[in-house]
Amino acid sequence: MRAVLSLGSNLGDRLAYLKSVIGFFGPAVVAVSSVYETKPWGVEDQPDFLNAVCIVDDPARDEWAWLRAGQELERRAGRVRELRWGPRTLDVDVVTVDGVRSDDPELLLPHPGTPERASVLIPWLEIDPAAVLPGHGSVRDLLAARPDSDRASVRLLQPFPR
Ligand SMILES: Nc1ncnc2c1ncn2[C@@H]1O[C@H](COP(=O)(O)OP(=O)(O)OP(=O)(O)O)[C@@H](O)[C@H]1O
Ligand SMILES: Nc1nc2c(c(=O)[nH]1)N=C(CO)CN2
Repeated sequence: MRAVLSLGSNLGDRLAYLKSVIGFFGPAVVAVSSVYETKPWGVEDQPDFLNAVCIVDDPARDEWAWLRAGQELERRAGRVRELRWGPRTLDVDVVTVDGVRSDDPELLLPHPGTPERASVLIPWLEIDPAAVLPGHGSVRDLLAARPDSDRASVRLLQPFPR
């Protein structure tokens, strides 16, 4: 199935952690956004994040397989879960998987934070200008509805290193 993944890191070698995801998924990677440096939302007293969004497609992976793969990569990044919305070496969120809707707390789809997160909407729009968040409309409209300060908290840093 085709998934949109959001990648984030604000501890250690942030770029290397993002690259580890793209390397791991290899030929399943359909598109990767640029790398953005973003002001932290949620818990604001923490280092800036690097964020990117990728689109992956693999007929052998369903939504649970994408979730587990992301968690395995977080584990390999030595991620320690402490604070909700706190600092982390690597965060892999499953934003959407095709049109799947899920209210299982282990796998909420689409990811409920997405409409409010310019750090996801901006990189996603970059790689898919026609993107739609199932149940919420176009990513373009969601982004337009955010305050200027949100959009300004997301800065294009560099192309994704391949
Ligand atoms: N779409 C999803 N993608 C990734 N994890 C999800 C999703 N839906 C639910 N979860 C669950 O969320 C938990 C991970 O939460 P995590 O610590 O990464 O939250 P967070 O990144 O701090 O906050 P947020 O989920 O708001 O981004 C996991 O137990 C996972 O099962
Ligand atoms: N800018 C930004 N802020 C965050 C992020 C993130 O990826 N980017 N992830 C968080 C953990 O859920 C908390 N805050």
